[in-house]
Amino acid sequence: MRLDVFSIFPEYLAALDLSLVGKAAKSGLLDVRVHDLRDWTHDRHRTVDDTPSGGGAGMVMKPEPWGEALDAVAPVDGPAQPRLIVPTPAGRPFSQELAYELAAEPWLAFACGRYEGIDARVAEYAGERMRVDEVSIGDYVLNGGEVAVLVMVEAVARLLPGVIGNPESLAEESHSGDGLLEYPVYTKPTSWRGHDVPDVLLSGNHALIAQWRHDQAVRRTAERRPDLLAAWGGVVAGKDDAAA
Ligand SMILES: N#Cc1c(-c2ccc3ccn(Cc4cccnc4)c3c2)n[nH]c1N
Repeated sequence: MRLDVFSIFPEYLAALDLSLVGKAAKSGLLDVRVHDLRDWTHDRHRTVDDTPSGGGAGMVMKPEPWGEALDAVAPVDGPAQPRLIVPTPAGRPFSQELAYELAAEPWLAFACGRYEGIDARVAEYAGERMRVDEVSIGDYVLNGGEVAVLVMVEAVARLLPGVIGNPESLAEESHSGDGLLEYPVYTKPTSWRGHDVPDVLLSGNHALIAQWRHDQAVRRTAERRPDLLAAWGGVVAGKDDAAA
């Protein structure tokens, strides 16, 4: 998978060189290219913003640098086009489902906006030749798209074959597709500062352990994300389990 990221703070994306994503890039599973949007400005101040049409507070990102950047990185007459992801508070919610969808794409491009956002014509223009998704990572307000891109790239990259050591672990994670939050996890020592690992996990009885983990997942989901439990609609082991 090729990933192109456009930002006026390219150094913000240095985190992509670290850990899981960095290893995937070094191993060739990912081809990560970060671009400074100001490389496509032509004035001495390298201007990327201007006042909002119609008035209002703040500044808006000018369309010209974005148009030139997209044309340079994904030429109109090129052999392929990326799927363009534009983080915005006004976007469709990012989800594990969307992460799986994006993980199947051969080429993703991410447009990191700043100020009050990117001139809307950029998405319109890009949409004439590539799929464009305006996406939000949550119902809170950030100052720009870079953090959202780091979130989305990590969520997508870890789904790529060969990126994480134990792909089986993906199936048991929160939001993994069974609709439940992940059960609590423990490791050694079995007793730590007066807190013990639940006995069932030391029993060696895999059926009991599986049932306990399922029950804990249902309990947690009922406590923390009742919205997911409703959607899950699964059979709760016992009528009081969810509340236990
Ligand atoms: N994804 C995502 C986001 C963003 C986000 C993403 C891109 C930009 C570009 C500029 N801002 C500042 C800004 C602030 C207020 C109104 N409009 C824009 C961004 C915020 N905020 N919250 C999210 N979940």
